Amino acid sequence: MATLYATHCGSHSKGYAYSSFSPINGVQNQRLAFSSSFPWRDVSAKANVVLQSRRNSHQKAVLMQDGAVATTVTPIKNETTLKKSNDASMSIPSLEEYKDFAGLDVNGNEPTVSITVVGASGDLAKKKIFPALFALYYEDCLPKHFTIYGYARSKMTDAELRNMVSRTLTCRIDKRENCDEKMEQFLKRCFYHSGRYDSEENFAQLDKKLREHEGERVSNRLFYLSIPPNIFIDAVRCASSSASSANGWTRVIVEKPFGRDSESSSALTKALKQYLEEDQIFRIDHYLGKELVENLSVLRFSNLIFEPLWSRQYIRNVQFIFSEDFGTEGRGGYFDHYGIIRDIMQNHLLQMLALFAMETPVSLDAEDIRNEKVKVLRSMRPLQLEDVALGQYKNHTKGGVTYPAYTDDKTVPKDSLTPTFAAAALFIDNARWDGVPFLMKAGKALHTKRAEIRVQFRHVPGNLYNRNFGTDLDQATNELVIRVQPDEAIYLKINNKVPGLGMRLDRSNLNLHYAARYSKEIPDAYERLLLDAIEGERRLFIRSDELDAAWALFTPVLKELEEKKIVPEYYPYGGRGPVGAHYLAAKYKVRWGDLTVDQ
Ligand SMILES: NC(=O)C1=CN([C@@H]2O[C@H](COP(=O)(O)OP(=O)(O)OC[C@H]3O[C@@H](n4cnc5c(N)ncnc54)[C@H](OP(=O)(O)O)[C@@H]3O)[C@@H](O)[C@H]2O)C=CC1
Ligand SMILES: O=C1O[C@H](COP(=O)(O)O)[C@@H](O)[C@H](O)[C@H]1O
Repeated sequence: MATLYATHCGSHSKGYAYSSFSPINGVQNQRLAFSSSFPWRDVSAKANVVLQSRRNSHQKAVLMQDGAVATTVTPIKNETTLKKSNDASMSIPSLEEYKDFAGLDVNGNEPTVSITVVGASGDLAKKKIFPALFALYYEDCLPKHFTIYGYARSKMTDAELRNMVSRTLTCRIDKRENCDEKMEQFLKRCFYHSGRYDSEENFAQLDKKLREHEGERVSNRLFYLSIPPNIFIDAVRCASSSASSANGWTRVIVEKPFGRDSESSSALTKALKQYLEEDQIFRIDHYLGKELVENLSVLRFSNLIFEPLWSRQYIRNVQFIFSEDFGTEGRGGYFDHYGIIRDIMQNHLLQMLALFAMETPVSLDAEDIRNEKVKVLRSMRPLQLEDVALGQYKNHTKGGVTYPAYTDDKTVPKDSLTPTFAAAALFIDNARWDGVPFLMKAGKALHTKRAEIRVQFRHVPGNLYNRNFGTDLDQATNELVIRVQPDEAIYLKINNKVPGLGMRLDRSNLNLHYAARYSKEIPDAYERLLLDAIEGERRLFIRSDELDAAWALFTPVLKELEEKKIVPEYYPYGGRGPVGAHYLAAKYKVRWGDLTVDQ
């Protein structure tokens, strides 16, 4: 068996070539370009090959024989089954079937992808979306034929858009080579169209421009709704009626918030489905694109040492912690309508919880994973008012600088009761997690910026070393910390003996510190998610039943909080948040793990 090296997004990956097939006639060393629906972009084929995507091990295999390119639709789970399916003489579909699979037109031409950033003049587009698209371009991850369009009401020329975008582009620290040149090439493929979000006519003008770029090729279209939620439906209606692809796929990435409770979320889904099929809707939760959140399943399901411990038998509690060291600066108008529970807990923290607590999925296929997430969410008890602690930041002066109160924001009503901090205790009523508190804590304007998952294990039974631990046995329990950001790390707190002749115990960390272990910069979450949407990979996007299950947990308490006008506890800007969070944790015999200094 020979080994074939192929490029995928600029990095070298390994494929497999089987000597049991005869060499490809006439295509020695030919570069074969795959469609955007297949993660391998460019393959130098030297023999008949079966390829397995390294990125998604369940991706379909591609087989090339006698100059024709064929594909098998047999999902490949791992190398072993790959070999087996090869041995068992794989059925080789026709070239027509391959073209269909790869999205090629009758002449075998590759499709184009047009990416329209709706709301291109806005904060998210500038801060995240254009930079992520550039990073994908730099890494050779965008399809060969692509065009990017900015769309918004603001009047701008193509040159002005390029100028605006260029100010936000940077190359990764480890990717500086030809950076300016790459930026220039990228910007040449960015264009702008000014239009209203509720104008079919304006979207039809966009369609005309897109068609000019797409030419005769199959055109796939991705719309990224980077606009406030009240105009989602108008934009989807107009995009779908006037700017959908005529011969390829049309997909829409929808940004959060997906409603503000069960009813409004269902109404949004219903309205979106008037114009789109569920498989065209990509509801984005950017936390699912974060490296360590992606790694959660790998950690759990590929290491024998963790999965057996992953239950009420060994885990005392699990904590999901989000804190920012700045307030709602500039986004107060949006935030006041939602509050921290909707902004962070119902989506980002709950998504991490679902991945953490779900049962083993049947496979890594999107639907199998999302099925498990839905199941665990539906096994959860709706959050109770007595299991919530709320806070709102007030102004604070430190070192001669005065930091504003939440209500100092001009777009926030002076008497706003919107929480900028919340702590919550949730429970999963299934056999695995019965009785284990899943605590969440999220806050703005706190003393630090971080997001992490903390798993506190039970006490060691028996008392062999108890007297060496001192009086606080909780301090001696193992804790697994998954630091999602910043400075990504996974570390396990263990007890060990202090070296020497005595018997003194110490706490140390078994530490996977990403910056020390890997020299490569970690891609931004939006890069992964945009690439997935282009490739039609839905695993990291939220399905509508998942969303329903998530809202069902929070809607009753959100209603009660608003009806009863619960006043949040005030905490100083830059502080550690309200003391109520500690009372809540203490009620379940939990101590917040982030209070200890680990690193
Ligand atoms: N910013 C962030 O960090 C994050 C944002 N999001 C979500 O992403 C989406 C976009 O966010 P963001 O970029 O901050 O939003 P912005 O408020 O910056 O709005 C984006 C663009 O939409 C247009 N717009 C704004 N308000 C209105 C309005 N009332 N009616 C019509 N058009 C309007 C403006 O463009 P023009 O006037 O040119 O038409 C604006 O540039 C939102 O759904 C947000 O919740 C999610 C996570 C983080
Ligand atoms: O969705 C949101 O996320 C950001 C935090 O994202 P991060 O990737 O910087 O951690 C938060 O500031 C914002 O309020 C919220 O809407």
